[in-house]
Amino acid sequence: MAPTLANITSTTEPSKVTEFVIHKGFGVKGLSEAGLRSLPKQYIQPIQERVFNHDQTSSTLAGKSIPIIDMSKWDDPKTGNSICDAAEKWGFFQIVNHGIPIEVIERVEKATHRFFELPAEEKNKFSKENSGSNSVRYGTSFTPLAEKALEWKDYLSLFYVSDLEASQLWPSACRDELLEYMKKTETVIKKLLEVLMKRLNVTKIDKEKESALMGSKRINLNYYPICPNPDLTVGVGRHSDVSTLTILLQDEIGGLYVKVEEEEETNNNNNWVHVPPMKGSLVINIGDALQIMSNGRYKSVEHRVVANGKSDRISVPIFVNPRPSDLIAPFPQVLANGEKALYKQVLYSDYVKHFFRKAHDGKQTVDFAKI
Ligand SMILES: O=C(O)CCC(=O)C(=O)O
Ligand SMILES: [Fe+2]
Repeated sequence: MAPTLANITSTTEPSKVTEFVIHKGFGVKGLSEAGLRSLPKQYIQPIQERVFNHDQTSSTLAGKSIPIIDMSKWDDPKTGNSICDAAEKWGFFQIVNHGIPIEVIERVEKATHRFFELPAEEKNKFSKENSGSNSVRYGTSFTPLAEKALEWKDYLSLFYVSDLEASQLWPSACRDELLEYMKKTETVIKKLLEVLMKRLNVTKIDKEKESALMGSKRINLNYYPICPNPDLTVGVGRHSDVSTLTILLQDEIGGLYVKVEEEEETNNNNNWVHVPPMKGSLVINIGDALQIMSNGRYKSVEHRVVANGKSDRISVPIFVNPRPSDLIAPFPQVLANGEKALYKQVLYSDYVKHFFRKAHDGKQTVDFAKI
């Protein structure tokens, strides 16, 4: 019998679960709604990848948090310094008073729920196979064909080419709200990059640099439904983003953890801090492309998302990226004082392909560009 919402259970054989989740487009949301009492086998992560595994090599730090930066006086050198310090030390920070109206953010949250509430059949029209476009992809987990264990997440990923293309290809359930939000984030993205470039002695962002820093954008809608055994799996496994910058909107549920390197040597130098949700704030993180272009000065830091047994969660990252056809390398200004280049020149589309060819594996993607 074909797998349907009604006959999927914890003991349904793995190939049927795959058929239901991936090919029929029900996603893990469908599994969650089928009321499974326990997690299907293919979602069980190896013990070292689980967040709360009570293992000495992985724990969470209470009381430590990523910086919160008030953007209302963004051209004040103090604000600039906080941004650059956070990008060097943490690779992650939250911004408040960033100028994006709360109503715009709330409309994005509503639109995200509206998309995932659509029947599986409707959402599946946007799968890679069915959409007929590389710019639109509805899917589940990260890269299921390459993963030994799947992640408890569904997503819609939209590559922005133009408003015209978006109006033709993006789902109408969320298109207008996402385009409005992307427009509103432009100023803050430019301000952040401008400030970050100043510390690298890049005072003029010419056309070539503008392309390498923000030549393309991708917006993802992430949906993490209630999970029957949250301790055995993950929402998103350990990874760093391949972007220049990521602007992340999260709802009030929480569950994003960021890795911190302890300064002093301890037995346990593998620690994670929670990124607490704050209404109206946005989480900013440095991606691999900016780590490469800054020759390691700004850090793209590992992060991951837990699965949740009590609440559904959504998040909406905008990945600000180089153009796929850009060659990226440490900026000459960064190397001007004789600093040795840590990264070679890579074609950005090759870098991204490398990322998607393998399961999430922490910070290993950047080795692709290491000299
Ligand atoms: O859901 C989140 O909070 C983060 C998601 C994430 O890291 C990503 O989509 O790259
Ligand atoms: Fe990420």
